[in-house]
Amino acid sequence: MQNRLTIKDIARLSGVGKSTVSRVLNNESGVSQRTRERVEAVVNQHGFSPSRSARAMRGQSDKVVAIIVSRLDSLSENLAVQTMLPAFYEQGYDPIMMESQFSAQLVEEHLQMLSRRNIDGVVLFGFTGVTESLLTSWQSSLVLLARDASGFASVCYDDDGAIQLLMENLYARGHRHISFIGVPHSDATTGKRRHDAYMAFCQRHQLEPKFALPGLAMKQGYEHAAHVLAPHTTALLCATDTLALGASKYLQEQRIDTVQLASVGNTPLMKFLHPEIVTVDPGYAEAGRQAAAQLIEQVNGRATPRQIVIPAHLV
Ligand SMILES: O=P(O)(O)OC[C@H]1O[C@H](O[C@H]2O[C@H](CO)[C@@H](O)[C@H](O)[C@H]2O)[C@H](O)[C@@H](O)[C@@H]1O
Repeated sequence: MQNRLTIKDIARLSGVGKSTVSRVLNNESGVSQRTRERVEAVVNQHGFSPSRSARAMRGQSDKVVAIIVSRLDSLSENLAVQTMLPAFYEQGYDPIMMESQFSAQLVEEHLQMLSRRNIDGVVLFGFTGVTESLLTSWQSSLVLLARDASGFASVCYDDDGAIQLLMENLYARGHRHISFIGVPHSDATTGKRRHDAYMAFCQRHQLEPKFALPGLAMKQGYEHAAHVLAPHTTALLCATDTLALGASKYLQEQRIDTVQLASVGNTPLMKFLHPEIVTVDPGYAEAGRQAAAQLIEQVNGRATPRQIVIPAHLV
């Protein structure tokens, strides 16, 4: 029975218009509880698979995946999405984009909606708060990006290796007073892992650490640069390019040109504005390619979930 009914049939059987059915299926407002329940009862009774049939009616692809980014304005996530999209298109998948804003509740709502729409698979940019229990029913059709979770496929960055490469490079250039701007430890990867790697290097080489962990925003890099710079500081390592962009504005305003800037990112904006920066590429583009390939293999039953770590490299 599934997929033989159309939205028009559901509308007729429920005694409502097509647009009302569409609103119910998309979980939009403007429909009374009673009507919603009536339409849902008909949908359930006939095992109606809304998205697929709606797409088929429009003559579009029947293969759909979702990409849930944490922030639509993230430079790093966009670099991963840029390689993901062509990989999906090439295999006939229509990707839809959603945003979580680092909210576990929004992820849950998005996943519920995607489940109702019978989507093929999901790439989810993970973060602290996205737990295995939230993802239970998605084990075979989800790839986590930037975070791992037991039993799930994931593509992660080598946060520790990235910082180590930068510290080794700065140290080899003779820097012995290296400050750090990062992200709070509540963020397990960009925050804790990168900061821990900085601290471990300082300890191994008997360097005095000087750091601030304000957050991910550019403004925070700008505002905290002053707190971590001492008269003898010769290098400033930032956990992300975005923080480094903020810090560089501060250095420029203060006319400080004796501090070598370094950061994790290698984003085109950073390289254009500051070609002199020492940078590590965590492999955003490669992560996007691998996440898409893994998801396509998984949903077609040709691969089981596996955990991939992209090596970082100095640019
Ligand atoms: O400033 P951005 O270009 O957005 O880069 C900052 C970091 O973004 C990513 O980490 C953050 O989002 C992850 C989900 O994509 C999440 O798991 C992590 O906890 C967040 O810190 C990216 O993974 C990092 O490499 C970027 O440095």
